[in-house]
Amino acid sequence: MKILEVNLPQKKYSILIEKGILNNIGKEIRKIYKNKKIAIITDSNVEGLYGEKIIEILNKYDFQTKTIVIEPGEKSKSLHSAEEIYEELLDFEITRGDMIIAFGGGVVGDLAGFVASTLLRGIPFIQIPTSLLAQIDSSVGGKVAVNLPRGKNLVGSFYHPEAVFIDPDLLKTLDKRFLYDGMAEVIKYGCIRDKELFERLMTIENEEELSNNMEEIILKCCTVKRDIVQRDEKDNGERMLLNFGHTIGHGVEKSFGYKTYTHGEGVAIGMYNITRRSVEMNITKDKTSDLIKRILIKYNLPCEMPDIEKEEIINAVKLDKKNKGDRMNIVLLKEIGNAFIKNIDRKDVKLYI
Ligand SMILES: NC(=O)c1ccc[n+]([C@@H]2O[C@H](COP(=O)([O-])OP(=O)(O)OC[C@H]3O[C@@H](n4cnc5c(N)ncnc54)[C@H](O)[C@@H]3O)[C@@H](O)[C@H]2O)c1
Ligand SMILES: O=C(O)C(=O)C[C@@H](O)[C@H](O)[C@H](O)COP(=O)(O)O
Ligand SMILES: [Zn+2]
Repeated sequence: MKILEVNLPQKKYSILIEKGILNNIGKEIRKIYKNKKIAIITDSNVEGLYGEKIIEILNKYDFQTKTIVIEPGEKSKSLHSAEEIYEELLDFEITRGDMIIAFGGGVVGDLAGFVASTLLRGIPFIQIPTSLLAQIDSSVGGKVAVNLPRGKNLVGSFYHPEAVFIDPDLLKTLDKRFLYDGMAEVIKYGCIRDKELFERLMTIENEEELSNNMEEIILKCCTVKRDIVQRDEKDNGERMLLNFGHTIGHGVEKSFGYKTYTHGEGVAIGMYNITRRSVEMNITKDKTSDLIKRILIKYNLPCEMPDIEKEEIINAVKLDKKNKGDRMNIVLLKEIGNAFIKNIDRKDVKLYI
């Protein structure tokens, strides 16, 4: 088992990575939680595959469980879903001394974490991420949120879990499209911080080799994210690097009503297009966007900007959390593995799209 400790001024927790850890989840949770009640928030796909199993394992350790199931997909990351979950949790008579488990992909993690952070002003929660994206990104770092009709993650907070349990075996049932969706955020880490990872990803020949290297990839990504979050928990500086590709990406996701592009696909388009522009502007080393395009194609990810008005993306940028008054921060690369934050006038953002 690989263990990463997250040490923040107000919170310490562990990320445990091990194939098959779900089978020991009762024992692991008992080590950090002594009471009885656990509410498991999951989506119907994950519940269909692993719902009975997790209940059976938890029951052996004398927990009293209730499962709350949401519809899969980004549309569920809403205040409406949060309100429905609050009602179910209150019916379960949950208290601040009880525990919530977010058992699913990034949608479940963000939504369940948001609910946990707000109901009764905070109920402890555990992340058991089941998608690749959730295992390498969303379950770590404490950003929890729901969307509003006008944009992504507009209501949220920083609220850390009590622990993160990552079982790479769960990825065996993941749809290929969502495996590659997660790979977009893996590629992001390579672009911003880890040239070696980027180059390694370029050499992987097939899905079997990817799968054999998955535990290592998860550990690497969680380590990069953990280190950045420890230095800048609240997203005031270095953490903004983790948003590479997201300014355009969130706009693309939203413009298509969250139906056409997954989060990772939006980020892929964002990483390529902002880098293409910054190469043209001589900010980024020549050929960097070509390298990004090549790796995105290799992992079945889109790179070209879809047929939408530039204005749509510029409107979405108004809601970017990296805005500060009339100025905003954008994330650019000097070259692969080396990202930086550029502070620009908001009206100039059109130059980078
Ligand atoms: N909080 C953060 O730091 C952070 C970071 C990155 C992304 N996000 C958010 O994460 C969300 C995207 O997450 P996602 O890509 O995991 O999407 P998702 O949660 O919708 O999961 C993708 C699909 O895979 C299914 N699934 C999940 N695990 C499975 C498994 N083991 N086997 C079979 N099917 C499984 C789900 O039911 C869903 O249909 C977005 O809302 C994004 O904004 C948050
Ligand atoms: O953890 C972070 O910080 C990130 O930016 C990680 C991103 O991959 C993630 O999509 C995050 O939810 C984006 O946050 P937002 O602040 O742009 O809503
Ligand atoms: Zn992301």
